[in-house]
Amino acid sequence: MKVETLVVPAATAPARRRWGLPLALLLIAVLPLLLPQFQVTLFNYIGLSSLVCMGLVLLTGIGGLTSFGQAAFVGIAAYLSAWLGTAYGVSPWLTLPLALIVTALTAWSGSLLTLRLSGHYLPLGTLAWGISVYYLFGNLEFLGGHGGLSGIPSLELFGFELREPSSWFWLIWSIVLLSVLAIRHLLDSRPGRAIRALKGGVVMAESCGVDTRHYKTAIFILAALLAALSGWLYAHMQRFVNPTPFGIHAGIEYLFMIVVGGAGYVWGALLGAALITLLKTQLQDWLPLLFGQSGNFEGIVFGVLIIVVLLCARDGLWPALCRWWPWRRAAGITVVPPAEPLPLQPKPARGEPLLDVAAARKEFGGLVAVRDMDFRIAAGEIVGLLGPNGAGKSTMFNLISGVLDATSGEIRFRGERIDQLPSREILARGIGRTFQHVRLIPEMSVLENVAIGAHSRLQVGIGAAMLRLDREAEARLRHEAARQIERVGLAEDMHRPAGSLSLGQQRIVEIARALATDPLLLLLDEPAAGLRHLEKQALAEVLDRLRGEGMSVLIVEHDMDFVMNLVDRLVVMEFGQKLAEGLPLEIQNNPAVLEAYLGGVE
Ligand SMILES: Nc1ncnc2c1ncn2[C@@H]1O[C@H](COP(=O)(O)OP(=O)(O)OP(=O)(O)O)[C@@H](O)[C@H]1O
Repeated sequence: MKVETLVVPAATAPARRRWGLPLALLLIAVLPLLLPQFQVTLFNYIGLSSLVCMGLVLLTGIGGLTSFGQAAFVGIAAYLSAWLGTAYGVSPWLTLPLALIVTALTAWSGSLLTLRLSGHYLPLGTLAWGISVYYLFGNLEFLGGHGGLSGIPSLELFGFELREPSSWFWLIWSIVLLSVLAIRHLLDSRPGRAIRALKGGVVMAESCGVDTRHYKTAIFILAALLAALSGWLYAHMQRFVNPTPFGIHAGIEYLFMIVVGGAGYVWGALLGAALITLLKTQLQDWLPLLFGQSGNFEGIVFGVLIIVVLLCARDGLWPALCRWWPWRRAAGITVVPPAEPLPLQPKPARGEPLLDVAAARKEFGGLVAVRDMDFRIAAGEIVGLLGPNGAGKSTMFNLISGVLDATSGEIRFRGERIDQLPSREILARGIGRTFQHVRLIPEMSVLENVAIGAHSRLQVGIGAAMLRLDREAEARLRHEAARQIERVGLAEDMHRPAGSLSLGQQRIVEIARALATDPLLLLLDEPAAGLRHLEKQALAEVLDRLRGEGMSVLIVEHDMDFVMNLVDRLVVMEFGQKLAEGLPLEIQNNPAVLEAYLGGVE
């Protein structure tokens, strides 16, 4: 296909961000000069919480891994730096790398245990971690027990000791700004898309070539490092540490901040940290006056507030704010510029044997979902896999794509056994797939969703993405995604959130994503379900064109007209086993198939 510049109308204007950075720098420079000291101090605490919350946004809001234990990482760095500074006189600038290394190692070893947990068990695991670290701080003699450590040295920067809240403000908020930039850069990159894909589930992400374990561990460590940075700053700004700010209460409060601000948004972390810190300070002053006695009444208000936010703005206040912010409404043009094409797999000659399924069997306990299935697919062929509901078609797909391991039998691709390989390895050999139930990330654009498919075709590290050293690779990935979107006829919708498309269009986006993996064989699970008549025709044309280009397709579909007019051959399953195989006309007239699949209706 010709590589050309794709110009597509977009809902947002790229120019909107130009004033953001200078404005942020200006605010950081002048705010401490304009505000009274106690407010500057308040902003410093907001900055410290923002760092922790940004990590939590990455981990929980974007990566989908809920953690109650972030305060413990803040505490580890704060205590380590405090202890080394007070007991051995080690410079804070030396304790900083030490604190980061120790926290990263702790997070890494913690991730080995906690990331094995799924569902509700992961948050419970982090809760247990947060509680135990809190009691550890309180019970270790050399850390001062519950009394804590005092006399921690302050920071010196360019020969000046940071004493004034304003000097801390400049340091803290410069670090916050750099972290915001780094995380936003990360999210707008190959590894960032992989992190965002984690929310779509392990099966989808791995089927696109994403090493989910690697990225889960990476965000666990990154979130811990941001918490550690906050802890180190806290210890030297406060010059005193005790276990209270690092307990489970604080862990819950950080989660609370991102839920209120917007758990899926970097700016939501800052908004949530600011709102909760400011509200807490005000409530601590006013509520005891109102109730006529002292106590932690703000907890009650926070409880009510979170219920209201969950009811009225489930995604948090940041996206709600963005909806009526004027620059969001600006229209613009987004260009996907031409870039060097991504490397392609060597293509097999038409008719060359591609997939060979021999006596494949899958048992779920006593149920045999696939019973000794045999069939073959050659390069350039479209084969339909038919069968009544529950016949075992999706299970067969899952065996070929490595989502499930076969109980027995062999599946070979281009002569190589693949039945015990993980899905990522199978994808790398040239088998791409779509899902019966669409698995896209609804809030990501069509372009970004499709670019996830190209993940394994180029390497870009997390560090390079944060430092924006990946622009050339990113342009190539985006251009490839745009090319595949054009190929399936959705160029007009490239920059729309995938979730705003009709179900039929979302199925087509899944096909574009599978094409972006550079497959030799496409497994399509009910691609025409939910499509209107004209959309089905367009899909049939796309698949026919792909066959013309030498692509092989295995398709599960219940729409008989669609299948019969498209496929070269059909394999029919019933109760997990092969009932018939042949040309569409032969299958249409096969009495056993009519009996089983159509209930004997002619
Ligand atoms: N993970 C699983 N655990 C236990 N049983 C399963 C599992 N997956 C599928 N099955 C069972 O295996 C059988 C085949 O299911 P499968 O989804 O493969 O059928 P299908 O032909 O794709 O059906 P449909 O057309 O309704 O999607 C069904 O009886 C189903 O309940």
